[in-house]
Amino acid sequence: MTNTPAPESKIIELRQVQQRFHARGAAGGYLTAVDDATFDLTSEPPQVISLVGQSGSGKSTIARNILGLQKPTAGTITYNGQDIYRLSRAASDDYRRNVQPVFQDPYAIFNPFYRVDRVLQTAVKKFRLAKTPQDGLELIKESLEAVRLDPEQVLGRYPHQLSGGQRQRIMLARIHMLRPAFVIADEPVSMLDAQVRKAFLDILLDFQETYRMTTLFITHDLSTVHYLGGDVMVIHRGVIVERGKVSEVMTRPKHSYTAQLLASVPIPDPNRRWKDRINLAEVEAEEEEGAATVAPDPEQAGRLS
Ligand SMILES: Nc1ncnc2c1ncn2[C@@H]1O[C@H](COP(=O)(O)OP(=O)(O)OP(=O)(O)O)[C@@H](O)[C@H]1O
Repeated sequence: MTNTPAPESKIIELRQVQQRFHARGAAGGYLTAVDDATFDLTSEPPQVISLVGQSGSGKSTIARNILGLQKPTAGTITYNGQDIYRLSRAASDDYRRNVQPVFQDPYAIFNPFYRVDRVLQTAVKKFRLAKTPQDGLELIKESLEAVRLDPEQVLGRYPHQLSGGQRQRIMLARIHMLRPAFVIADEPVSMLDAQVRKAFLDILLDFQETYRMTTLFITHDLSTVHYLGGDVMVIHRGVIVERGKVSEVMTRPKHSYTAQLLASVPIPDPNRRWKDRINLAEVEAEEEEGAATVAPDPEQAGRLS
């Protein structure tokens, strides 16, 4: 099943990834947050794949699995054919360099006691991006300018002195410096207003074109998916129920949950009130049996931590 990538291309493959958590009160004591997730992210050609679903559907769990922060309870995630949880030191360094996250709230990533420069300087040092401090500073400035930030305006400032959009763009400047093959963006624009959101998405699309970065973009917002284009995967209760081109999935959804999700998008017309809320009971009734919910599995107990 594992493809051998061409030397310049990199591939992340998820095969039947499952993530269970202990859940008090749930039947059997387990909650299946992700079930049977199987998909690839390839660096050649670079792609943007959105993962869309409502709150609690398992999106962030998949991101954490891919970033190596949460080992799945079953299934495999491989990078260039090697299990990411059993990489050699050199392969692990390569993975950490080439798979970079952008999270929803960059404020949580910045240490409030340090100037924002530190996030960038640390990346320069950790990944040995420059030979001298002066070269490092030049690189930082160049990357800030690439994400349309004025170095004079942001360097030397503390996180609370910047707007949310500026903080997110500093994280993009970090990505610009590292030029990873993959970006795992978990709701990176959900706290930004429409204009700043568009600027952020445009930068990501530029990165795809200019630096050939592949992005897994996690969101609950269909308008963002529509703007990004590319492919989309729809996740519902831990199961990827549909995948395809954004243009296809959004006009001809195959799964009833996708149709419900599309019907729930607010219509910008005061005369047509938004009343089509997602009716979960209806969706559940239409689902095939066996969708990911809560299931007991005592054998998994020893593998959960
Ligand atoms: N460490 C954990 N322990 C127990 N349950 C967890 C843990 N992490 C996530 N869950 C549960 O797994 C399910 C999926 O959570 P996840 O954060 O992946 O959803 P999400 O789609 O990213 O939601 P949101 O859009 O609100 O961030 C939820 O029911 C959540 O409560």
